[in-house]
Amino acid sequence: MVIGIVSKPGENTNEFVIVTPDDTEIKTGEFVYYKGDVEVQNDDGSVVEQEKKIFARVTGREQQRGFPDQFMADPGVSPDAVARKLGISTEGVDLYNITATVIGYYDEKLNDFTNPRIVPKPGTEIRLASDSDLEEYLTEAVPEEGSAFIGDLIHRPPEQTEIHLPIDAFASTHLSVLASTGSGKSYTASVLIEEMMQPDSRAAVLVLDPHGEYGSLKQMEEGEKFQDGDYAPEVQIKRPESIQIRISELSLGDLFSIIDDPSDPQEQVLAEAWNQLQSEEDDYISINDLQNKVEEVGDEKDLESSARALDWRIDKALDRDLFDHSNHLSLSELLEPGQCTVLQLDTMDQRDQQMMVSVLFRKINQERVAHEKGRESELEFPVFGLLEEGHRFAPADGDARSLPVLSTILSEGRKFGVGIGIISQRPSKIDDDVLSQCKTQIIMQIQNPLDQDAVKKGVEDVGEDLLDELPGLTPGQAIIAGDSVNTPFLSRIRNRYTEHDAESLEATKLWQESWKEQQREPDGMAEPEDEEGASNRDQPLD
Ligand SMILES: Nc1ncnc2c1ncn2[C@@H]1O[C@H](COP(=O)(O)OP(=O)(O)OP(=O)(O)O)[C@@H](O)[C@H]1O
Repeated sequence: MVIGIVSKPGENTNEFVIVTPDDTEIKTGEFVYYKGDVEVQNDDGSVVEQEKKIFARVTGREQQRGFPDQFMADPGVSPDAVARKLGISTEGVDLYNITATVIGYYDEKLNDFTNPRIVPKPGTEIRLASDSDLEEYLTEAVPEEGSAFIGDLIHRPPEQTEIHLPIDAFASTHLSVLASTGSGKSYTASVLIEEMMQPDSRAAVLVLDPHGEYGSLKQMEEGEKFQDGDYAPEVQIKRPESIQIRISELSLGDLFSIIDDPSDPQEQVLAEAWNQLQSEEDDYISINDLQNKVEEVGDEKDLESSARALDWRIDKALDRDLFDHSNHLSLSELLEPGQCTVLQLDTMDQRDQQMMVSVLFRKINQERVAHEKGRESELEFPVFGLLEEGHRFAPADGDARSLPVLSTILSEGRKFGVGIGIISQRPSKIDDDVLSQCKTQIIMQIQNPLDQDAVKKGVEDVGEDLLDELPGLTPGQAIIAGDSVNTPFLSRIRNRYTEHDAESLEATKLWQESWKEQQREPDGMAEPEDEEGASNRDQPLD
């Protein structure tokens, strides 16, 4: 279907302007195409001209001609009615200028768009891109082959298109889901996990869940979509009480950060004691072992009083349930292909959460590096870790134990099969490098100007036209950009197969219920009329 004719080149090199009488089909973000001859290289090296569909994205729209202002002076009378009264034909009155930016033709060999670097000539016919072309070309994913079905295109009718993302791409080059609170971050992340746990991917996923929002993923174990022969995903939900760290799993840096503000001599004693204990190659270090070693080193170095003060700090920092000696975070228990483990950290102090992430991801990274270098390893398969409240673990001010290890993984994890997904409602509070290393971005509604700026800075390739949409997106609508897609686009995230755990509290309902409950208690026994009175308030008054 021809939707308009090219009238002239646009202001920027890649832009052109279309004149169209009808703008109903063509929304900003929509994809159109024209046919043009481009030079392509054959397998034998010869170059031939071929006609290709050259795609472009609609980036702006303005009315060029419409009814005169006088026709709209009276809100009670439509401009059409005024025109009829005056005997003027309304046919073709509305005319729009639509700006489009060339993306290019789809190159089957590259599996990507190639920009021909010329804009179409005035008079060229512009058509709406077909659903099937967009499904095929916008991402590299092949449905059913390790791909994540995430939803459809916003500017097409619901469920008319099916958009798939390649799991291999976002799980290896990292992902961010960024949006204001309540815009659908955890919903979208859960959709991705649902896709990763289906039989054609059977991923090993670890979710760090500081708000306890991912518990309903357990339903995947029974869900029809997730079963295939012997396969059904396993979902382990772990509460803080069952998550422990062995002291031997800490690094010296971890120890410094949990031991409350040690003095320089105390740091010196601790470092020496820790190094000596490490060289003894004992997997198991108790608080007593550490304290004894600290005393020994204090004696050797004439720093007895520092050692004594340090002993007290060690007790305070480590003598807690989090550091259990009998139990520890065994990677083989947490991570298996076909298993999604959710660590619910909601009752855990933020510093401890950061410590947990530091210890866990350091270990995961070490094991994966060992595997890739041919050494014995607990992790012989790639791993994907999803971090809710990502700004807590990789903050811009650098004040988190977990930041160094996450930075390392984000810059090198691709080589070693450790993928990270960062979810955050405060992109401006995330470390810049961490944000820019997440090569697939799912960006949902963002109102805060600081966060919008952080997204603009941290996310390459997303045009201003799409970023301008950010404040107006509704829950579940997202811009998808980066390595997993061939060009950024606007998508509607599909409905979850499992229930969503993180619905907002219905305060008025809970107040009512709680009030009624209190009335029923013995010393405030409710009279039957009270209940009726409450329900009568909902009845219309005669
Ligand atoms: N794709 C979607 N389809 C249908 N409903 C959605 C979708 N995405 C989000 N919602 C609805 O929007 C609301 C907010 O979603 P969600 O809990 O994921 O937000 P959030 O950004 O994670 O919020 P918070 O920062 O508070 O955790 C929920 O009620 C959810 O049901």
